[in-house]
Amino acid sequence: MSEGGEKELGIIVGVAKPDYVRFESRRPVSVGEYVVMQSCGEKILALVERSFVKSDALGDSIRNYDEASESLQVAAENKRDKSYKADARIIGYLEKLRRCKAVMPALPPEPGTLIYEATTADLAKVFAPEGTEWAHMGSLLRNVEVEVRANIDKVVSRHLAVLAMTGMGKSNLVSLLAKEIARVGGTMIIFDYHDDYSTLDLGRNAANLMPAKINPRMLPADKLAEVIEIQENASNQIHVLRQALTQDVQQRKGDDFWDSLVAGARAVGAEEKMYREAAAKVEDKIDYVRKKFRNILDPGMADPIALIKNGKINVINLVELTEKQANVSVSYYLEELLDDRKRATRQAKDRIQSAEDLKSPPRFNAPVLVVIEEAHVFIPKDEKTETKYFASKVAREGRKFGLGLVIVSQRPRSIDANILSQMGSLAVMRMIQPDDQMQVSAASEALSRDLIDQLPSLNPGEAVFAGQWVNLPTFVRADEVKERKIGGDLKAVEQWSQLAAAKEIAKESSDSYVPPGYIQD
Ligand SMILES: Nc1ncnc2c1ncn2[C@@H]1O[C@H](COP(=O)(O)OP(=O)(O)OP(=O)(O)O)[C@@H](O)[C@H]1O
Repeated sequence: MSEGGEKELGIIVGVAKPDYVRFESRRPVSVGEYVVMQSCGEKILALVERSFVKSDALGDSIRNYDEASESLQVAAENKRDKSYKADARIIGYLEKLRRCKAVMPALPPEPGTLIYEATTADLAKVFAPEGTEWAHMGSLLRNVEVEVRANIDKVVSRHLAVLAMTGMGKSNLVSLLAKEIARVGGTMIIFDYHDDYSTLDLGRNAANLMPAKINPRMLPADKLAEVIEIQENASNQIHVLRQALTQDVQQRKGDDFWDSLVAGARAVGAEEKMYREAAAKVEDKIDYVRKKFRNILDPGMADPIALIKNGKINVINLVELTEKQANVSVSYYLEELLDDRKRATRQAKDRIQSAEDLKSPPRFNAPVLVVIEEAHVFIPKDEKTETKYFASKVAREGRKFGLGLVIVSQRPRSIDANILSQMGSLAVMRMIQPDDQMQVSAASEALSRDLIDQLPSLNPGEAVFAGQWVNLPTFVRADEVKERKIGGDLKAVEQWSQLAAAKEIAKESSDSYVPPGYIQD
C-alpha cells in the first residue's frame, strides 16, 4: 500500500518508454484497467492494453498430453510458476489530466518503479470532474465503481456522433443525454425517425412531443415538388408547379391554398399546350398528397418552428413522413434554427435589433442541441439531400452560434465523411463491420487503433467515449434509461400466446350462447 492508499500491483521490468511500460504483476491484470506510478515526484496514469499469463512448467516445450498432465502438478506446487506481465500505455500526469491536458513525462519511468492500482478517487478526478456542465453518463467499464461524466457544453459547441450496430444502445444513450439536458433546463430537438422517443417520460413536462408537420405555403417550388412526390427529372411538372406557386397562392391559407394551386396548374396547362399533360399530372399529385398526407401537409398551420419549446426536450416524430418529406422537413427546421440562432447571437453581441428582429424576434435566445437519428439517410455519402447542405452548415458554423448537432447512425460507412469528421466527440458502441470501423477511425484522431479493435467485443450499453466531451478516451457502461419504455426486442412468441389465450376465452364465452345442435366453423 502506498502513502496515498493505492494497492501495490507490480514492478516495471524490461525497457520502459515515455509512453509505454511493461510490468510484472502480483495477479492477472485485465485489459482496460488503470494503474498509477510515481515519476519525478508526480503521479502518472496508465492504461493496461495487453496482458500475458505464462507458466514455466506449462510452456511451449511441452511435447504431449502426459507431459502436460505431469507439469500441471509441478505448476500447482510451485508458487513461482506463473508470471503475470502487462503492458500499460502512459496517458499522462494525473493532475494535468484533470484539467483536460495530456502531458507525457519527458523521461521514461525506470525499471523497478512500483505500479499501483489506480484508486477510485484518482480516477474520479479524471472521469467525473465537478461542474454543472459535466453530466452523469454511467461508469467505467472495467472499474464500475468509478462514475463517468461527459461535458455537455462541448457536445453543444463541438457536436457528437453516436455510432453502433442496431440494438446496441444508441437511442438509450440519446435518452440519457436528453435526461441530463432536461435536468439543467436545456433545449434539445430530436428528429425521431422510428418513433423511439415518444415514450420517453422525463417528468415535470420536460418533453414536448409533436408530429412533424410541413406547411407547404412556406416551401419554395423545388422543395414543394419533392414533398408532393414529383420526380426530380420531371422538368415539365416542376415548371408547372413553379408557375402555379405564385406569391398570391402562397398567401392563401388552408384548403384555399391547395385549390388555388390546382387552379394555377390548370391555367398553365390551358395556356401552353406543351404543358397540358404535365399540368394534369401535377393536379393529380396535389389531389393525392392532399388526402394521403392531410395530417402532415398543413397549409393552415403557423410556422412549424413556433411549436418547438425553449427549455424542453422536443421530440419531432417523423414516422409518418416519406423519406423525401422527412428530408425536406428536417432541412427546413435546420435552416430556420441556424438563422434564428445567428440572429440571437448577433443581437446579444451588438445589443442592436434590426428591423427584422423587431418584427419577428429570435425564438431561441439560448443554445439548442439537435439530434438527427438515422444520419446515413439524411446526410449520406455520395448523394445530395436537402438535409445534408444545412447539416454541414450547422456542423461548420453551429459552434459560433450555439447550435449543436448529434448524429446517430448504425451505418457510419454511409455517412458523409466531411460531416462525420466535424463531430468533436464520439460515442461508439459495438461495431463489427471493418468498413464502419475504418470510417470512424478516419473521422477521428481521438480513437486509436487499439480502441477500435475492441469494438466487436462490446455488449449493449457499452461504449467508447472519445473526443472533447471527455478528458480521456475511455470504455463506459452507459446507464440504462428506465424512463424510456421501448427499445427492447419485441417478444413475438409471448404476444402470440396472449392472442391465442384471448381467442380461446372469447370462443368459450361465445360457445355458451350457441344453441345446441348449431354447427360452427
Ligand atoms: N446502457 C444500457 N444498459 C443495459 N441495456 C441497454 C443499455 N442500452 C441499451 N440497452 C438495451 O439494448 C437494447 C437496444 O437499445 P437501443 O434501442 O437503445 O438500441 P439502438 O442502438 O438504438 O437500436 P436501433 O438501432 O434498433 O434503434 C434494449 O433492449 C436496451 O434495453
